[in-house]
This record gives sequence, structure tokens and C-alpha cells, in this order.
Amino acid sequence: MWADTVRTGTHRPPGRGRSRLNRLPFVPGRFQGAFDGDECVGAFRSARTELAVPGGGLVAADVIADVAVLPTHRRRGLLTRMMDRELRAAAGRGEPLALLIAAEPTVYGRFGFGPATRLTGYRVDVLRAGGVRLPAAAATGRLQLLPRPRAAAVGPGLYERFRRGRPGAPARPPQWWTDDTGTLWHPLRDGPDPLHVGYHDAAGRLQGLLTYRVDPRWDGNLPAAELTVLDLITTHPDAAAALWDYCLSVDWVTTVLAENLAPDDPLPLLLGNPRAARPGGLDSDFAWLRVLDPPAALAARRYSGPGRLVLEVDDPAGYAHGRFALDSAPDGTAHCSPAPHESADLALGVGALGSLYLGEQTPARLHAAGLVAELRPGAVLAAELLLHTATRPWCTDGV
Ligand SMILES: CC(=O)SCCNC(=O)CCNC(=O)[C@H](O)C(C)(C)COP(=O)(O)OP(=O)(O)OC[C@H]1O[C@@H](n2cnc3c(N)ncnc32)[C@H](O)[C@@H]1OP(=O)(O)O
Repeated sequence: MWADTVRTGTHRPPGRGRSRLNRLPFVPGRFQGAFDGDECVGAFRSARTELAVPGGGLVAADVIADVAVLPTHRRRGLLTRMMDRELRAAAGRGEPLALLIAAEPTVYGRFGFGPATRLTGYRVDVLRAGGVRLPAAAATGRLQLLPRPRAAAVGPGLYERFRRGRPGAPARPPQWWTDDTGTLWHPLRDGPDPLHVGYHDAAGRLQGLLTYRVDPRWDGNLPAAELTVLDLITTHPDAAAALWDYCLSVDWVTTVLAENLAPDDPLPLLLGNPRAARPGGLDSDFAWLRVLDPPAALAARRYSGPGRLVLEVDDPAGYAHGRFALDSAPDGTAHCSPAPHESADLALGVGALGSLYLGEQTPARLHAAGLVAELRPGAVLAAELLLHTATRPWCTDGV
């Protein structure tokens, strides 16, 4: 009944989407249903993940997914009640962050979430791309097609290494590699089985894993196949170059489509003709983040160097409300603690803190948008330098 409510509320057609919901492992305390008599009219689910944050640390986060209220029962406060309950429970469990993929951007700001990651996509015209610039070292590695069980065996270790360098990457539970349970965006769903290609460097270490499908289209008697990149995880630039080169070299393929890439993915810069990589896919905000415990969250990430910043956070729900002093050391590690008696450098809402936390937004940009107030002259620039991250966050999966 619960799964049917999610399905009806989110307009999902019957079929694999339904079976995914029906196969979700039940975790007590993580599923909510709203009932009108014996009818389930609202559904809400959460799970725990460990989210990668700047500097390579992992922070416990409450992932909220499969939220739906039936069209007959909307705008009566059911989501509000389920969300309030969930955030209270997450704070009680000691999870410093909550995370969700917002279907609509107008709904979740009121609950303290801010857009915190983006994804981007490209559609590459292979015939105009001029090939991929391959570093000499990339050619010393080895590409190998991997049967699915092998990809499922080596993928988790690679992904764990990868996400230490990619803020915003959630944990992938073991079943991610073997079936499509528990995640909205999954390479194994909707279509024939994909192929997997591993890239091993000269020392034999796995540095990249590509998952893709080819749709063998024809333009009359000319091949016009489209290769869709479903998942591309790399831990070294050579692996990325080698696997993009592979995609653009598969016979019959004239278009390569990659819809879920990090916003700073270097793909266009690898091509002889960068304009051959046109926008493809969503190019949108993706994961939204809510900070529940600022001292724990802010101390868990790294900073660009030594510094001190006092933040005045406005959180009407109370979890993150207050003034917090962040002190970072030369190695980028930090302490953060409540500082009610110190004068603040910046004032911001809890949603803006969520947007800053992983490095997707910058203090200067939020200041320009009126979402961060500068209370001490120069504090925006100081925060800009302190919070700078070399890598933009990317939430790889639809959690
Ligand atoms: C994390 C995820 O799972 S994302 C997927 C979420 N699910 C969907 O989008 C499926 C289709 N929509 C729905 O099921 C429902 O409309 C929901 C879950 C979005 C909202 O549920 P409701 O019970 O109607 O929300 P609720 O009554 O608590 O509304 C809370 C507030 O949000 C506002 N709100 C709710 N939905 C929307 C919306 N789609 N757009 C704009 N505002 C909205 C309400 O107007 C209300 O504002 P107010 O407090 O100023 O009066």
C-alpha cells in the first residue's frame, strides 16, 4: 500500500519502478505513512548515508526519498508533519546533515534545505570532436571489458577511493552494484544490461570504471549509434581521458551522451574541438542539504588554510540556530563551537549554509544574491578564501 502511494503520488508508471519500491528493505523508524482511515495517503522514507565532504571526510547524513502525498490530500500539511518528524528523529540520531533530491525547488527551502550540488551533462558529436587528447601515461594503462559480477566486485572499492576526492558523493550500498534497489537513478534500470569497462594503470591498479549502453541507430545505411554513459567513476585524470577516448572510439557511435556528470567534469577540455560537447541532460541543481548540527558538520570538512569565521545562522526550526565560531588550522582541519557572545562576521539562513557547505555556492555569490549578510567589512572575501574547494561537489546518485 505504501509503495502504491509513492507510485501514484509521483506519477510513476507500473513496472520496474514499482518493483524497486516493493523490494526496499524495511528499516524500522525509517518509513512513514499518513493514513486517512485505512487508506495510505502520504509516504515518506529515509535512510542513513555517509556523505563525502571537502577534504575527504565522511559525515552521517539522513537521506530523505520517496516522498509523496496523494493528489486528494495535498496542501493539508501532511508533508510538513512527516518532515518535522523526520528532522527531529535525524537530530536525535546525531546525524549532522539531511539530504534529498528535490523534485521541485519551491518546496524544501521552508524546511531549511538549500541547493548544494549540481549535475551537468554533455552530448558529444563524435564526428566533430577531433578525438580525445590522451596523456602519454594514459596509453600505458589497460582497458578491459568486465562481466557484471566482476564490475560489482571491484566497483565498491574504486567508488570509495573516488568519493574521498568528491564532496557530495553519497555511499553506495552493496545492492547498488547488483540490482537497482533504493536509488532513483541507476544504470541497471530501464533497458538492457549495460557493459562495463575498467581502466587499470601501468601498475595494474583499477583507476576507472565506465558503465554504458549503445543504441545501434542507423541513418539510412550509415551508422549513427548513440552511446550513453550511465556511470563513470575515475580516480585519476589518465583514467578519465582513456575512458572518454574509449567512448568516442567505439565503432558505429556518432553521439556520446552523458547526462550525469560533475559540474566541473573536464570532458570538453579533453576534446580537439570543445564545442563538439554540447549541453545534454539536465544541467540543474540536484541534491539539497540541510544542516542540523553546525559544529559537527563544519568541523568535519577541511578548509583552504588557517582562519577564523563567526557565523550567525538563522534557523526557524531551531536545529542550527545560533552563532558559531569556526577555527581552522594550517592543515585545513577545524574546530567549531557555539559562540553566543562573539560578534559575527557573516549572517545567513540555514538553507544558505547548506548551499555553502560542500562548496557549490560561494559566500560572494550568496552575498550578491542577498542570502549572506556581511557584518564585518572584508568577511565575505575572507570566507571566500577559507571555504574554497578545488573540486565542485557532485552527488553521483539519485539516493
Ligand atoms: C525528496 C523527494 O522525494 S522529492 C518528491 C516529492 N514528491 C512529489 O513531488 C510528488 C508530487 N507532490 C506531492 O506528493 C506533494 O504535493 C508534496 C509531497 C510535494 C507536498 O505535500 P503536501 O502534503 O501537499 O505539503 P504540505 O501541505 O505540507 O505543504 C507545505 C507547504 O509547502 C507548500 N508546497 C507543497 N507542495 C508544493 C509545491 N509542489 N509547490 C509549491 N509549494 C508547495 C505548501 O503550499 C505549503 O506552504 P505553506 O506552509 O506556506 O502553506
